[in-house]
Amino acid sequence: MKILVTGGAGYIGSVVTAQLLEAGHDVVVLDNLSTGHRDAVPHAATFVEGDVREAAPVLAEGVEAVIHFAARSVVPESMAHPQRYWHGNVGASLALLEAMRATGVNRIVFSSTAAVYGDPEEVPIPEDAAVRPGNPYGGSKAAIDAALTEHARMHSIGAVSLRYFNVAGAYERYGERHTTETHLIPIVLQVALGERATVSVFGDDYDTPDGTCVRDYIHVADLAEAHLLALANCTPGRHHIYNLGNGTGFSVQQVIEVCREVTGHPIPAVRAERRPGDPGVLVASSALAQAELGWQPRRSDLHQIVADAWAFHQTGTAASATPAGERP
Ligand SMILES: NC(=O)c1ccc[n+]([C@@H]2O[C@H](COP(=O)([O-])OP(=O)(O)OC[C@H]3O[C@@H](n4cnc5c(N)ncnc54)[C@H](O)[C@@H]3O)[C@@H](O)[C@H]2O)c1
Ligand SMILES: O=c1ccn([C@@H]2O[C@H](COP(=O)(O)OP(=O)(O)O[C@H]3O[C@H](CO)[C@H](O)[C@H](O)[C@H]3O)[C@@H](O)[C@H]2O)c(=O)[nH]1
Repeated sequence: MKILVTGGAGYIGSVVTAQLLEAGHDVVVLDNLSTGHRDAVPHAATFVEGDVREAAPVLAEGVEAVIHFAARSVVPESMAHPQRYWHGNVGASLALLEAMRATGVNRIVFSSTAAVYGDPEEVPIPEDAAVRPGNPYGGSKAAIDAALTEHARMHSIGAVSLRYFNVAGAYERYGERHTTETHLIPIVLQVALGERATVSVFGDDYDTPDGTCVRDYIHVADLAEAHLLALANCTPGRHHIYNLGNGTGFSVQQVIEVCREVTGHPIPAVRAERRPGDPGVLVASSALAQAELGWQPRRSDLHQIVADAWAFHQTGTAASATPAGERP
C-alpha cells in the first residue's frame, strides 16, 4: 500500500515509517521539521518537506491511506498558547481531512492521546470513559477525534484513533530527541548523561502509593505495531477508538529508580511543585485493541523500555536493535 505519514520525521512517526517499510509498504513522509529531524526519516521513504495543510498534491500521487502524527504536543506550551493548538492541530487536521475528501483517500489512522481523559474517574481507563481534557493539547486531540467520527459517518471515511499513554523507548536507530523535552524518561536520562544536574519530581502529595504521579509506559515499537494493525482495520464509514498502554502503572519515583538501575548513575532527584494539569494516575485498559486488532504489547518490561532509550541516547541505536544491515 502507498501510505502518507504526516510527522514521519518525529519520534513515533519515524518508528512507524520504519516498520511500514519493513512490512513492504511504500511510504511518503510529509513533515515541516518543526520538531522533527530530516535524518530520522528512514532512507527508503520519500520525504516531502511541508505543512500538513499542503497534503493535497502528495495525496493525489496514488496515496491509499494516511497515518497522521504531525502535531504540536507540548502540554505546558498548550496552556500558555492554546491558539497554537487550535490552529496547528485542529485547523491543520481539518485541512488534511478536506484534502483527503478532495483526492478520494478514505483511510486514516490518527495519533490521539490519553490526555483527552483529563483526571479519570476509573482506572484502568476504558475507551468509553468521559472525554474531559484538562489542557488545550488534550482538547485539540479530542476535537480531532470528534471530527473523525463525523467524517466517518458523513463522508464514508474509515478512521482509527489510537489514544497513546506514555510512549518511551527506542527502535533500531529511531528514538526520542525533542529540543524542548518535557517527558520524564528522556529528562531522567539526560541527568545520567551529565546534561542536567538533577531531575525535578513534580509533586509528591498525590493519592498514590509513594505520592508521585503514576503513568502507563508503552514501548514505542509495540505502539508502532498497533498502527499497522489499525491500518488493516480501517473500515469505510466507521471510526474506531483504541487505548494503547501496558495496563501497568509506574510512579515517577519508580521510573527514576529503574533509570538508576539501568544506567548505574545515582540520578539526583529534587522535589518540586505539582505541574499544572497533571492527573495523579493514568493507566490504560487496552482490552479493546487486544480483542479487535489482535494487538499484544511484547516489550512491557520497564527495564527494557528504559534500556532501549538509554542505548539510543548514548549510541543512537536501541539496545534491542537488529544488525545495521537489516535496518531501513
Ligand atoms: N510522545 C508521546 O508520549 C505521545 C503521547 C500521546 C500522543 N502523542 C502524539 O503522537 C504524535 C507524535 O508524537 P511525537 O512524540 O513523535 O512528536 P514529535 O514532535 O517527535 O513528532 C511530530 C512531528 O510532526 C511534525 N509536524 C508538526 N506539526 C506539523 C505540521 N503542521 N505539518 C507538518 N509536520 C508537522 C514535526 O516536525 C515532527 O516531526 C503527536 O500527534 C502527539 O500528539 C505522543
Ligand atoms: O521533569 C519531569 C517530567 C515529568 N515529570 C512527571 O512525570 C510524569 C510523566 O510526565 P510526562 O511529561 O513524561 O508525560 P505526561 O504524562 O505528562 O504526558 C504524556 O502522556 C500523556 C498521556 O498519558 C499525553 O499523551 C501526553 O501527550 C504525553 O506528553 C508526570 O507525572 C510528570 O509530572 C516529573 O516529575 N518531572
